[in-house]
Order: sequence, then structure tokens, then C-alpha cells
Amino acid sequence: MFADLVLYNIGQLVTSRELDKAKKMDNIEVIENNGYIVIEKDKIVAVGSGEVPKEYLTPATEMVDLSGKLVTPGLIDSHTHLVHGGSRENEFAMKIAGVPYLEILEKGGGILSSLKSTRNASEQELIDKTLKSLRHMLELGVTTVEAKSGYGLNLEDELKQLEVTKILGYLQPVTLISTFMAAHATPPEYKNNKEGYVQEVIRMLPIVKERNLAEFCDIFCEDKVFSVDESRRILTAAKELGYKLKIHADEIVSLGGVELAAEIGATSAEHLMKITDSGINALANSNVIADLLPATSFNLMEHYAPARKMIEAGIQIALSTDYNPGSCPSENLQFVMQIGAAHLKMTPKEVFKAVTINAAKAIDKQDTIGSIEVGKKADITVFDVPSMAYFLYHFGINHTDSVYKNGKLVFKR
Ligand SMILES: O=C(O)CC1=NCN=C1
Ligand SMILES: [Zn+2]
Repeated sequence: MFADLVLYNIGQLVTSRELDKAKKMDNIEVIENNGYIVIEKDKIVAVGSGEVPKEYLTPATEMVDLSGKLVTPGLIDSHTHLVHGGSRENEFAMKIAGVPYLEILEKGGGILSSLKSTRNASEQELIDKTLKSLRHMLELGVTTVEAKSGYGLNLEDELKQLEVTKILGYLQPVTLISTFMAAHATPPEYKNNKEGYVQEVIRMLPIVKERNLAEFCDIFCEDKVFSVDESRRILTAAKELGYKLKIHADEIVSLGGVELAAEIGATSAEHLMKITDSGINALANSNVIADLLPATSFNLMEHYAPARKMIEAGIQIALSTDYNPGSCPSENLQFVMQIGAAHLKMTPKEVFKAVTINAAKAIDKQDTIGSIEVGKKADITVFDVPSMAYFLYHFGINHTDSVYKNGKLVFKR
């Protein structure tokens, strides 16, 4: 085995390798100094500290001295509404004036505003717009992104969003994991026929699946959006077709979506700002990943999910942006991490675990990415800071120095 690339003289090397199988948030390996990573083609072949083992080295090996910088697995943004047309800055003033998110939606704004601009956008317009967001995400150290549909809300436009996501995966280096989310809101044409739309979503499921356009199915289980029963019907139909499941739960009102996630075996339950003790108990006794979105709390000026309580209960937490044109119009996962530290009271190891191996679990990719371990993909991010603590303390700028995807340098500041 000969190395194509060696990264050495690393400051803190956050491998995110889990030191045990306990459902804890601080049990990841951190090599404190002088770390190295040996890469052959697209895979990691050795990780350690001190002298790089000579048996891997050849005259052709590229040796990169990282001069004490922080190194982590490529960051994973496990919850985004990436592909969408238009923007909703016109609603920002309403939000600041205290108009509730669900009231804006009920008045035909919110998701339904993004619906109009997404339906009116061509595939090329969506591709061009989303390439810019993906460039921001890459430069912020992100190498894998989950991307939900849900602004088409009819078969033609849902397929358009999902096709755009697929095409984007070939046009730039960030890996895209696709989620079908036609159950995001009820479109105007079904305004007085909610049941008809639930049946239409169920009719779309096999079509999307046979085109291999989505790995996950997600639903907005929320007051005045989709009830727990409607969510159960759609997710059960999706599960029978082979979809893995996600659920937006307890964002604004706690309906019992979290308990449904545990009952139905969802991969993840997301938002959880209003999670109850019963929901915490249900998740603690399941393998469901709790994907928290603190930048959405920040932007909606809502309170934050009770992360500390969830961590004490043994729940596995991921953190992601929820990037979307309404409740969180920001691609900045680094800022999410800094909010996670300051407002969710998460420790550095907990925060970095939440955007690496736990985010990989939230998209069921923990066997190939999410940690710097032998045999895993060489998705690696270098930050121009000495430690996790400094990264979280110095907020609001981009700390990325360089990003490697499948062992290749894809960004250098
Ligand atoms: O408002 C949006 O566009 C995205 C969103 N879906 C559920 N919560 C937020
Ligand atoms: Zn969302």
C-alpha cells in the first residue's frame, strides 16, 4: 500500500472515531498533536501521531505539512432544503414584527411563496442558483449535504427539484443525499382537499422511487400542516417502498411526531424545538438521530431545542443548517456549530461529533464517511485554527483552510 497523499504535523486531529458503542456525545477520538493521515486514492489507509510510517511513502507521495492546524472529517450538513427558487426577504420584516411562521404560511406565504418561485424556475435556473450555495458550503468545509424536495408539491415540479439535485451531484464535488418531501405543505390546488393531497403524495412515492431520485422520505408533521396520522400513513407507504424515513417534528407545536419517529423506525427526527419529556423518552429508547437546527431557532427568534436534556437522556444529536429560503436562509454550518456551543450548551467534542459521525448516521452513511478512520473515504477539512475550542469561540468568519474530497484537494483558501 503506497500513499498518494500524507497530511502531517496536524494540531488537533478530530478523527470522530467513536471510542465505544455507548450512546454518548463526547466519546470521539481526538489526537491532540502531531497527527498524520495517510491517503491512497480516495481512501484513508493510516491515521496516527508522530513519525509517518515509512512503509507508506514513495518519492511520488505528496507530503502536506499542516503546521498545527485543526483537522476534522469533511463536515456533513444532514438537513437542508437546498434546491429552491426565489427568496423570502419580504417576510423578514413580518417575522421581526412577530408574525408567527405558521400565520405567514396560512396566508399563502412561507413555503407556498417558495412553491411559486420554484414552479416558475427552469431546471437550469435552479442549477445555476444552487451551484452558488454548494460553493459556499464547500468553502465552509462541508463535503456531504442532504437535500430535500418540497417546493414543487406536484409530480412534475417535485421531479424537477429531484432531477436538479441528481445533476448537481455530477457538476461539483459535494456529495448530495436526496430526500423526497412533497409532504412539506398542501399546495393551493388542494387547499380544500387535504385528503386528496395526502393521496397524491402517496401516489408520487413509487414514481420517485423507480427513478431512483430519493433515498429518504420526509414530512412536515406540524400544526395545520400534516397531522401525526397523515404523517404515519405517508411514512408507512414510503417505508414499504424502501425509503428511509425522516420527520420534521415538534418545530412550532408538539403533536407527537417525535414519538412517531421512534414508533416507525425513522433514521432521524428533526427540529425538536418543542420536544416533550415523552418525546425525549421515546427517542432515548430508539436509534433515531435527533437532528437539531439551532440557526432556525436563531432566525425565527424562537427558543432552542433542549439539547443538554436530550444528551443526558442518551439521545444521539446531529446539528445541521436547515438551509432554506424562509426559516433559515444561511448555508453556514460553522455558524450553526458556534450557536450549538453557545445556545445549546454543547461541548466542543459534542458539537464536532454532531456534524461528523452523527450527521453521517442521520443520512445512514456512517459506514463510509463521518470519521477519519482506516477504510473510510478521505473527505477531510483543514481549519486555520489550533483547536475545536478556538473554532467555536471565534465566530462569524470562515475558518476553512482547505478541503479534500475523496483524497483530492477541492478547495484551498
Ligand atoms: O419554510 C421553509 O421553506 C422550510 C421549512 N419547512 C419546515 N420548516 C421550515
Ligand atoms: Zn427543514
